[in-house]
Amino acid sequence: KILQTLASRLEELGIDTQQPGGLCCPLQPIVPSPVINGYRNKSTFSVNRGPDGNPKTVGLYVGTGKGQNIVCVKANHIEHIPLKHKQVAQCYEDFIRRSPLDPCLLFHTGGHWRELMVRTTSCGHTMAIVTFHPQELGQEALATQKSLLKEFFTCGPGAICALTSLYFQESTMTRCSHEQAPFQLLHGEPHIFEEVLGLKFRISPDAFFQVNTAGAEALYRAVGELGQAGGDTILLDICCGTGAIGLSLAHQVSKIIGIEVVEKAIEDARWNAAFNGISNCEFHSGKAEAVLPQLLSSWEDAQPVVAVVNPSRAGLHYRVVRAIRNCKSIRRLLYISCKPEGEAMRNFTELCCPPDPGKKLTGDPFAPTLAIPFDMFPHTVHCELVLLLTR
Ligand SMILES: C[S@@+](CC[C@H](N)C(=O)[O-])C[C@H]1O[C@@H](n2cnc3c(N)ncnc32)[C@H](O)[C@@H]1O
Repeated sequence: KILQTLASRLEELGIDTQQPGGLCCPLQPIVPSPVINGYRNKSTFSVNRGPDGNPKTVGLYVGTGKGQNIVCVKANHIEHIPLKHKQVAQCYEDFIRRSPLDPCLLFHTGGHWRELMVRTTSCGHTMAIVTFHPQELGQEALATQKSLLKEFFTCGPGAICALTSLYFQESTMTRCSHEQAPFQLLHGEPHIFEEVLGLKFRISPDAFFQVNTAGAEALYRAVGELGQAGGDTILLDICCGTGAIGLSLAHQVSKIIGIEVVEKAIEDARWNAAFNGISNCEFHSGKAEAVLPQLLSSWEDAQPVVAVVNPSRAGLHYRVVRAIRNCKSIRRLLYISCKPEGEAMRNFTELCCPPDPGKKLTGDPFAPTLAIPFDMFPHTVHCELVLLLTR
């Protein structure tokens, strides 16, 4: 449907893609995930009222806001969440049920205990991040809560989780970056480590990492093949997170340039490069819309460039699209999206439409060339789409 929508958008702009089934380009079969159950390496559990009315229930929301029937249910029946995550969630629930402090159900009605994030890796590491609304608590009272939480997970009943890292974030907003509300390490190691395609990756609490590690390996392998990037090519890894895509392809190209907005993820990417002995790379921290136009404005056209973009659901900023489109050296572009029906569709259209000087889209248009969906999220309807665009 996405490829059909793109075909009809392009047709409206006078570009006839003429593929069977009304698609904008050939579509390969879905690449299966090597792991189907318990594949998630990151789970986020909410705290709210359960079906029995207990407001200290740790789990996932079901119901709808419109139907006013949202409840928080334990995640024990969810097949894509590994047992370890469920164990940490259960322990956190036990902890907050013993705590005299209230849960924070709505920010303005008070309460403290908020969501729990659990991250695990194939080397057996487990990171737990507890979010806490400080409300009016002073430093001393906060310190007491942190020490009770630490004690519970290190020498109390929570010790069965054998956490590698326990983080605490005092946060008054829905989602806060490390810069807005620092992740405070209460116990253990500051990072956990994951292996992808033979490389070791360090992961900070707020750095993005694909939630299905085995699925990510299949994805990165395909990116390497589709990019057709040779030894003289520069690979631009836009929205690079901890650098996983670029670093896994560093051996086949002349240089990797990664751009990422989360500062800690860039620190991880630099560490990952150094640890794995990869020196043909540079990582820029900042918004791609600020970094990329500047980087490409002084670009020598001689060297071929393959661009890989893997933005969050919000898609790419218009300035990023414009910079890519107007850089003649970029002949191949791999757009990887977990939500291709949203903002990404707008990006596809801007990348493929006829030149439009009014919008400063002067470079030749890209053409959708091949689409491959990856079953990155088994047990859900979502999939990760790789769209190869060439010109
Ligand atoms: C889907 S993740 C991809 C990460 C990486 N490619 C990987 O495979 O691990 C999207 C990344 O884009 C980053 N991001 C979001 N908005 C951005 C922006 N405006 N500029 C640069 N990076 C951004 C996020 O922090 C996140 O790390």
